[in-house]
Amino acid sequence: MPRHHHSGNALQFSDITVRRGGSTLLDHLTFGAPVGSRIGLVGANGAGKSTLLKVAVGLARATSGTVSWAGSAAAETRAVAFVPQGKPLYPALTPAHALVLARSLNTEDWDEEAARSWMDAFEIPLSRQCSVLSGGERTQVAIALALGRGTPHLVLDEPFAELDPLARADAIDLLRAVLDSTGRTLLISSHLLSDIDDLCDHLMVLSRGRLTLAGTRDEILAEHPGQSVSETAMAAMRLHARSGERTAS
Ligand SMILES: Nc1ncnc2c1ncn2[C@@H]1O[C@H](COP(=O)(O)OP(=O)(O)OP(=O)(O)O)[C@@H](O)[C@H]1O
Repeated sequence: MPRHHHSGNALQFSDITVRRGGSTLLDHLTFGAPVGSRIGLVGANGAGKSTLLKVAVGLARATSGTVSWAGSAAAETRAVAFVPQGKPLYPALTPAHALVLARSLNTEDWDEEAARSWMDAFEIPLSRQCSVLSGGERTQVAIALALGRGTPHLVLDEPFAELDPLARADAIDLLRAVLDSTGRTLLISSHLLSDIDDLCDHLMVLSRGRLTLAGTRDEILAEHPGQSVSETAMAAMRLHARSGERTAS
């Protein structure tokens, strides 16, 4: 299962282990995919998805192992935009203020059009305080700001969790169009296997900190004849789960 791609043009996790307070959150995880891939990350609650995404963007430190984005270390690259699970926004700012602030912080490659067209598509009220926006509206602001950064890579932690079914379908279609036109790399976690199925060409399944399935969609389909990607992912999520043998060190 270990996969290594040429470091110059790949997202590469190499032997990542994360230990915190005596628990092993991620256990010797190795995975690689070419830049421009759309990688779906699934796993049960507590499997380690958010931990892996934070390590991927340099917000958390691995106990050992390395992450590289086209040859740059996660902590050093400015080439990755991240939407964390809680969609933190400054509550006193409006989306219009947030755009101004984001533009001033990302002077070099700020893409106003990308951010604005996403907000427009979902009719986000630009002059309402973020503190009173609905969960779905906050989601769209957070995604729009990440797209505005114009980075070659995008990391989204359960971005669609608060979206209604229509908004979710529209967001997936729009995100796919953005990826098609920009060739960005996408690393996305979701509890909805259908989201992953609709968007992604690579899959990673985590179960209790271990990678139990990984590869391209085509490889996974070929290796599990007669099963859908979702069925195969469910089976992989069950490996190690609730077996009482939680990895501890
Ligand atoms: N700093 C920490 N110290 C100890 N344990 C931690 C720490 N951070 C996370 N954990 C534990 O590590 C496990 C993985 O957490 P993580 O947030 O990565 O899971 P997840 O797959 O994103 O889950 P969910 O689907 O519920 O969002 C959880 O059991 C969590 O309680």
